[in-house]
Amino acid sequence: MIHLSQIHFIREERHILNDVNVLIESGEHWVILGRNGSGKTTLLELMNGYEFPSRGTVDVLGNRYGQCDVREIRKKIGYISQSLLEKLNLGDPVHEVVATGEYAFLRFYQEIPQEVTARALQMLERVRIPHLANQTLGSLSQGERKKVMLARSLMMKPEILILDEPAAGLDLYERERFLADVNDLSKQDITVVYVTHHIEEIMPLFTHVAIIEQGEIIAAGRKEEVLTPANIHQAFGIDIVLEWYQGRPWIKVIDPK
Ligand SMILES: Nc1ncnc2c1ncn2[C@@H]1O[C@H](COP(=O)(O)OP(=O)(O)OP(=O)(O)O)[C@@H](O)[C@H]1O
Repeated sequence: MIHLSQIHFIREERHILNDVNVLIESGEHWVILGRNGSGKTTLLELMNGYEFPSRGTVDVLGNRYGQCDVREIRKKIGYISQSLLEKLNLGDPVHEVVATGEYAFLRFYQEIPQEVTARALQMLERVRIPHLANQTLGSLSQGERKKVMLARSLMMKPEILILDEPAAGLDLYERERFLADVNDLSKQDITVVYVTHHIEEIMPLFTHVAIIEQGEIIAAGRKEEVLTPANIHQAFGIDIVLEWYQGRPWIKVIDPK
């Protein structure tokens, strides 16, 4: 599905990614975990073809970037990020915001076909907020807005869904409600790639984790093998105890004293 091979990404003489290799196969769901500034968003931008590597190759859905029309590939990739949320219009009704996902428009300037509105309502049901369809985006809580983005990204039936820190800024209640919807994506034929700093967001859906530290992948593979105290110490510089509970990893920090 996604293959990043021997990627180097150099900007202004800084080596932002250094020999990164990631292979994401069909049927897998990956979390990319790492500290602020470790290179996570840059990796996602390469997968979307918004950035190109200084060296190395990016293959997505069987196409090599640089030798294909990236815009065509992007139609098969859903991308949820804070910068997209900021581009949406807060005054638009929620059902319309979701419907625009069908065409990857930011806004409708003509009448929305009835069947597209019907599908938008279905997507809102899927993320459990059909009752908010007629409210404006701006009247929703942060968590509800994230759910709208998720519903919107599902409109175009993506083969890959990329989420960049989607739970940032959500309180415990909103985060858990949002993560439940992400976890439900296991029922669909979508490959999910999820970037976060927070280990407890690794829902049962996710099969694999890549840990990135200062532009290098320090561990990648099945989540049970990668999420070790030693790897987390290497990435975050903190000693922890990790416990699995109901399919999710939870950490306790060990006081260094
Ligand atoms: N085009 C660019 N030019 C110069 N520096 C860049 C460029 N893109 C990214 N960087 C730098 O590369 C580093 C990695 O950035 P990136 O946004 O990928 O990190 P991140 O892991 O997503 O961080 P965060 O968790 O804080 O969002 C940062 O120090 C950033 O300033």
